[in-house]
Amino acid sequence: MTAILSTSGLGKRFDGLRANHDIDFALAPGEIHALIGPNGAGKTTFVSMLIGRLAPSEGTIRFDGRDVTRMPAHRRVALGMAYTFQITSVFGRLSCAENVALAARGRDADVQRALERVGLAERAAEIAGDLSYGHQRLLEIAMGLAQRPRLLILDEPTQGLAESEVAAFKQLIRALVPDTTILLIEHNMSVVMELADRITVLNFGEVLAQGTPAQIHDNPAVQAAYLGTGGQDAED
Ligand SMILES: Nc1ncnc2c1ncn2[C@@H]1O[C@H](COP(=O)(O)OP(=O)(O)OP(=O)(O)O)[C@@H](O)[C@H]1O
Repeated sequence: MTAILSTSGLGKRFDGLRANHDIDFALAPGEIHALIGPNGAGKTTFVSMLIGRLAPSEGTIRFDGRDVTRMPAHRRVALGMAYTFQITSVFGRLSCAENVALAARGRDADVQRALERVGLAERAAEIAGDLSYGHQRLLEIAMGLAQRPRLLILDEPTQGLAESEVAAFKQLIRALVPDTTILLIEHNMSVVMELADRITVLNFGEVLAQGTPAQIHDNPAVQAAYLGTGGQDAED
């Protein structure tokens, strides 16, 4: 397998704290890979390094065969990485189509196609701020898709969604692969277990386990890690 994205010995220190340590990670093209871990495990730190928001203290990141460790975020986007934020980032006073057009940088065909893929084509002219929270999250994904990413990184995409919206989200993600590779940072375990081909578990900034949903589900170290922090994440 030639990974679309990989890290080797990746680490980040904040003063004395090792937020990430010696992370070896590989994402296969076309897979849905979930990144999970208890609160404070280092998921956001890891993804921030992948997308170029945070400089690693050590290690390397490769994307599509290139070393991107020191590459600025906008150049990674140009290479095909897209990231959607944990907190909704749409422009509330613009229409849905205008929001997606900003991300598509003038490619009108991509705007329409992205809105269609997330099921918002009929709301193209609606003001984004008037949409329900769930629809705003979908709009955000459309903004990511309009960049024609090869890798889409989704940060807590189902947070705040209603049950029916979560079901629609799962369908949407399944329809995106294998053209787009998905890295999913997600607390909702049923979403992770249903969608992911493989899962990486972080704990105290290190890789605790990697495997299929069944392997992760049955892994005693993973169970202990979640129970150690109250267990609520594992039960979601
Ligand atoms: N800018 C920073 N300065 C200092 N410490 C930080 C900084 N960012 C994160 N940390 C620390 O690094 C550790 C990992 O945090 P991180 O946010 O990456 O975890 P997480 O797995 O994303 O958590 P959550 O699930 O709660 O979002 C935590 O102990 C956190 O307090």
